[in-house]
Amino acid sequence: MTTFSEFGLSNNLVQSINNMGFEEPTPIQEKTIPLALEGKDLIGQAQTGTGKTAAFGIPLVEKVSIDVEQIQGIVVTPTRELAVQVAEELNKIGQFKKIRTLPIYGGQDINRQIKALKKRPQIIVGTPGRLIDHINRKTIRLQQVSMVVLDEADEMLNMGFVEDIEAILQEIPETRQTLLFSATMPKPIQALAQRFMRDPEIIKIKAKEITVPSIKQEYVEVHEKQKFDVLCRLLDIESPELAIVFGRTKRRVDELSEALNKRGYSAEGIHGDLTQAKRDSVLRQFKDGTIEVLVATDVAARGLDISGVTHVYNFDIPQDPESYVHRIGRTGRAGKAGLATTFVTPREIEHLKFIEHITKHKVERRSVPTLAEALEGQQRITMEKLLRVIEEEEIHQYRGLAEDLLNETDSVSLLSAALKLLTKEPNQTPVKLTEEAPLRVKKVKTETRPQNKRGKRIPKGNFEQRSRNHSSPRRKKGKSK
Ligand SMILES: Nc1ncnc2c1ncn2[C@@H]1O[C@H](COP(=O)(O)OP(=O)(O)OP(=O)(O)O)[C@@H](O)[C@H]1O
Ligand SMILES: [Mg+2]
Repeated sequence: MTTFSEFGLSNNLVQSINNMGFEEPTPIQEKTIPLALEGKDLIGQAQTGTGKTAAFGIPLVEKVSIDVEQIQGIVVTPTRELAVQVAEELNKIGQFKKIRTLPIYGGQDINRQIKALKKRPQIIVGTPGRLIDHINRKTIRLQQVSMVVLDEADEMLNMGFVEDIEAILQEIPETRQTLLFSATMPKPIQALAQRFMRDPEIIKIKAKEITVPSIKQEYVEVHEKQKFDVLCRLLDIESPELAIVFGRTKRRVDELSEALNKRGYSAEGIHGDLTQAKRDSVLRQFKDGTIEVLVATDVAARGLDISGVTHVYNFDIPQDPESYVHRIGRTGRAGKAGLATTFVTPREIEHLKFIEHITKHKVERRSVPTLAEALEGQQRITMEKLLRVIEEEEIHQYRGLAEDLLNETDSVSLLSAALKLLTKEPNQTPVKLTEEAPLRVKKVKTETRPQNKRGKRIPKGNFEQRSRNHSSPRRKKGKSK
């Protein structure tokens, strides 16, 4: 077993790693940190929630010099929220070395960013569009950058982002070190990546399956029209600490969060059409538990590390296996347990089989929960709350009242009434949801594969080497989800 101090890191880094509560490196950290410190280019693939951020963050912070007041390291992420999160982690790693990391992303006032850039951060973490904006305005100079990281690299090199990445890399000296990380690394994307790298080392953590064993994976076969009632029942039965519900489209997310609120759940939506201020506040409230259910498009599928997410529901089955892996990976992180439930309409069963085939993991079927089970779930919660109050709270001021009431009514009726009052009974308020068409497994012919803006053929979104019998429907990648 390796310890962090065996990497030969400077004391102030070891100190901050201790401060972060990391006792020993995770497997991906153990393998990649020494190679990255040596200056190697790397492609690092390891399951969701296994510490890839620190795997690149530690060598990055170690290598930048506090005496050089120029940007020396740059991390590119596909979403704004991830840029903020990664920058926070780098700031923690660099806290004693006093390395400054700045997130730079779209939707935030550019003048504010320009002002912050004047404070000379050594590392920036940004989304592609805004980075290019700053390059064009000459408000960032990347000539001193010696290390580049593409987090969620397969997403960054996928259609929609690859040209932006090329444009950013053109600004950075060729002598740079390039690191790519993701939980999924389709072979064609890996091949594409080699173009941007020098003799990269490919570090793949040997895992039987691409998904983490700490995530229990289930599916429920359900008709489109029943999906919402089933979701509410599952929420009642499972009573997640925090849950993420993934929907296919922005409209779906809006409708779902409104419908959940109507039925008495505290839910908010997040997607690419909301203002950044709204996105920030929704995420903040979710992290502090003010909101229990986050309804999201794939904008929240990658990288986000939110503690307390015990459940993920794929209200709509994801379009491709990669999306499935990343979505369910928002739970079961750093060894914690999680439950992921995917809603599959009868016509989508084939698509689920395809996901199972690619991820090499069988998703267990669970039966459609009944209304009675939902009520039982809520009653159990009430009972637990009640017993906790007896143990933990001062209740003697209520004893007199209780005795008076018991003189009038029998104890079972009295307690039943109290339990009813305290229980959130399954709510059947009618809600309106626009139906989604089922997702079908389509054969994708090579000739009809989509092209990017410059007319170059995009590599097929293969996960590994995909079977010839299956091919997934292509997702038209856009920059906002
Ligand atoms: N060595 C360690 N010991 C304990 N906890 C760690 C260690 N390294 C990272 N963590 C914690 O594990 C969690 C997951 O880490 P991280 O977000 O880097 O995962 P990831 O591999 O990037 O996942 P994803 O593929 O979803 O982006 C974080 O809360 C992080 O603080
Ligand atoms: Mg990550």
